[in-house]
Amino acid sequence: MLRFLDAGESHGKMLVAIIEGFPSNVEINIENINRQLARRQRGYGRGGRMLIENDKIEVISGIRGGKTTGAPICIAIHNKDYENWKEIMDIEKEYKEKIIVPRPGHADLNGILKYNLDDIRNVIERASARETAIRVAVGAICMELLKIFHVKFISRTVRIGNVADDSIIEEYSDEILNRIEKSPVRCLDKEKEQEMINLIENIKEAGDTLGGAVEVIAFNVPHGLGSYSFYDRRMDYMISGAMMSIQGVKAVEIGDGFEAPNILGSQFNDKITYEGGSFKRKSNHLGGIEGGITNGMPLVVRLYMKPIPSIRQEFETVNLLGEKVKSRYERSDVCAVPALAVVAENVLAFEITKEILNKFSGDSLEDVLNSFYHYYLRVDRGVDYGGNIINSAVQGK
Ligand SMILES: Cc1cc2nc3c(=O)[nH]c(=O)nc-3n(C[C@H](O)[C@H](O)[C@H](O)COP(=O)(O)O)c2cc1C
Ligand SMILES: C=C(O[C@@H]1CC(C(=O)O)=C[C@@H](OP(=O)(O)O)[C@H]1O)C(=O)O
Repeated sequence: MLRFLDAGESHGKMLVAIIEGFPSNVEINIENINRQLARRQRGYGRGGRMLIENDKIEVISGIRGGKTTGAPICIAIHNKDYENWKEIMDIEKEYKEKIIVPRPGHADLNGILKYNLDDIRNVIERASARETAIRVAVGAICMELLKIFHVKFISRTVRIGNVADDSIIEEYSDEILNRIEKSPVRCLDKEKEQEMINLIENIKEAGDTLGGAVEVIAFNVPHGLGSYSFYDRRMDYMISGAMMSIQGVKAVEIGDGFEAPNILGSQFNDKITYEGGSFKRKSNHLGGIEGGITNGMPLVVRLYMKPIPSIRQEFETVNLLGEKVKSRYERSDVCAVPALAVVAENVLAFEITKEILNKFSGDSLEDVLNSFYHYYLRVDRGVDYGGNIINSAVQGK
């Protein structure tokens, strides 16, 4: 069973993760991991912190000579900002200035009450979305395995505030991906991109913040991941839970889920055809999942993010003593929607990999591919894998 634990504070020394259950002999290109980390750091609307950090992965164990060994993979990302926070983050000496004005919308008040703390700093440090850096690194390692299965991702912004990009992506294309990667807000529609940038500028000027929505599509996801047998084996249960766990996400849509009430059954079903020896679908309203199981169509997931809770505009609030005070501002992003898209993509990569390794279980890549190969022969889903995967599977025999 693939799983990981992560730890680390936003302004502590580093973030770390230990991954268990990753098969041996998977080639890991560290540059690819660092590329994912850099993608997460970009995006119009980010605050001052992203100018300080230059996230890079450090491998502590489990990878040798460019390949996984089957041992636990331990990785770290050092926080450059720690240099500026050493005194505040000292593990022995208590810092004199405690934060006692909780921000609504963040974990501040809940954390203080639940853990019986007296300094909101202790809540901020772990509740912060800084944690998404290490989650992206874990997802990026998974992507190295997913590449062998030809799984490809597109993640993009579909909405910032009231500006929506209604364009539809049905098929994977390098050209579309490149356009999105070049966009400062990860938006496909050029006109909307400019509107989003203008909106972020205006809202930043006003001392306020924005939320939005992103879409992640995974193409070539193997058929048969997940199950209808138990509620917690359903792929949609796992995906939506993982997506909701990302800081600031308030809703998750799979396929055309939010539109479903407006569509008749005869139109919503993805009609089944049989062509060239394999089953195909005429549409993808279900976003690639039927009965909790991946059906071979692209996995389409949308996430809706609330506006960033830390706002520069001053407002009346109360402190931990219950006294009326002015709000306190914590350095912050104005909009993190483009970054969310990259986080969601890598979180989805982990969930897909976990289920690939559940279904096609094996301690080495060769064992996993052999298992996959036999399933693939039986359930031809009409996807052309090229010779590579079949060859690797056969060589692994
Ligand atoms: C990539 C990313 C960056 C974020 N940056 C900030 C930020 O700078 N300031 C802030 O207050 N919240 C930021 N957030 C959102 C908070 O982390 C989030 O609102 C908080 O954890 C509470 O949300 P929850 O109730 O969903 O856990 C960010 C979220 C993500 C995904
Ligand atoms: C550090 C990251 O995001 C942070 C998420 C975050 C929050 O409250 O969630 C608050 C900000 O932290 P800081 O106070 O250090 O500026 C963001 O920069 C990151 O994405 O790597």
